[in-house]
Amino acid sequence: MRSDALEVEAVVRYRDFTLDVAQRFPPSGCTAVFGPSGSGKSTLLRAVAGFVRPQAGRIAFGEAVWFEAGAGRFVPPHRRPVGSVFQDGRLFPHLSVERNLAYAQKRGQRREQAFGLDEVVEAFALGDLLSRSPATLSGGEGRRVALARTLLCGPRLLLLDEPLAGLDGGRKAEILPYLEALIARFALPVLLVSHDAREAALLAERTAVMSGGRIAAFGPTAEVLSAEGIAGHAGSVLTGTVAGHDEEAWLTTIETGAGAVFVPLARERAVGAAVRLYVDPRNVALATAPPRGLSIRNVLSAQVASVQPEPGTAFAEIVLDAAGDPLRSQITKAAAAELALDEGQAVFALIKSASFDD
Ligand SMILES: Nc1ncnc2c1ncn2[C@@H]1O[C@H](COP(=O)(O)OP(=O)(O)OP(=O)(O)O)[C@@H](O)[C@H]1O
Repeated sequence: MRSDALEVEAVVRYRDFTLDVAQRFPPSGCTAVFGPSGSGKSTLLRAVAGFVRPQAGRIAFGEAVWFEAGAGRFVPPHRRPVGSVFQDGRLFPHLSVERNLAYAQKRGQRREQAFGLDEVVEAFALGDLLSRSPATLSGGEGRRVALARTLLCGPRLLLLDEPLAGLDGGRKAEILPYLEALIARFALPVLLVSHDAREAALLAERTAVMSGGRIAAFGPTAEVLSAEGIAGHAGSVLTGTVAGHDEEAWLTTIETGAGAVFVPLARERAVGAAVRLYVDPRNVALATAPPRGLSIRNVLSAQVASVQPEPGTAFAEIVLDAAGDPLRSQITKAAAAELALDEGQAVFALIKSASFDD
């Protein structure tokens, strides 16, 4: 399958806002576009999709130039092989799920990279929903159909603008594995707008952090989200591999470089698959000796990278090096003083398994 890099150089000026980005997005994998409300995430995606025409710059996907200000070139949205799921992605209400999909597939067949209907129906577990009308679908089911429809249109680049917005925690958890599978199985480059550090951590290998219309940071998600000052108290991302599922204990074991971590059973993640875990710093406790007699079973070996007291609070943020992944812990200043934590010191990081759940 052919995949191409996306190169975006774009200036979009509104009355009170300017988007000004210059970034190359690699040809595969998911890039999270993360940042506060109004930072320009949707504007960036809309410029890539062609819904917004920048005042200056150049947007190219592989050999194809979609926009070039100097040359007066602008390829309209329907001529760009882009699949978008925006916050308000609607299905045709008068058509059944199956006919919604068939309609998309017909459009897709005109493109070189269409996916098969059976494959997509299976990937999104839509077999039992085909005869239903969109009005009867739950929020989560509707999102799955919308994602399936987007793939059937034969995109070579996917733009997902908050695909989980408006879903409650349970429904989000239900859709996340489908999004993960979509990213892995269909091997398309994806730009995913998200407000949610956890979502970005789980889905995206790379993250672009937007601030005031610019890309303030770009790089591996684990590094970018953990970097000082960018994601505030956003948690850390641990990388690991699924080592096994224990159906009886209802746990999945993830092997990280710093030790094993047990998370609530996640059968949909294949043994051997690379995964990222999101860890809230408030759920990471520290010990200077191997802990015993504890209910917490996730004990990682790590080293103290830095100790930063938070001004005006009782807390200190300890950044650890967990076999190369930065792991943040929030403990009280009093506890940090009592443990006499120092840079380079070996410690045990205790992570509540619940921190991997919603
Ligand atoms: N058509 C428009 N005309 C004028 N201003 C606009 C237009 N579209 C967006 N803006 C402004 O541009 C800024 C960036 O908007 P954008 O939707 O890209 O932000 P965002 O990061 O996606 O925000 P959110 O997370 O809230 O969706 C905002 O201040 C918005 O009000």
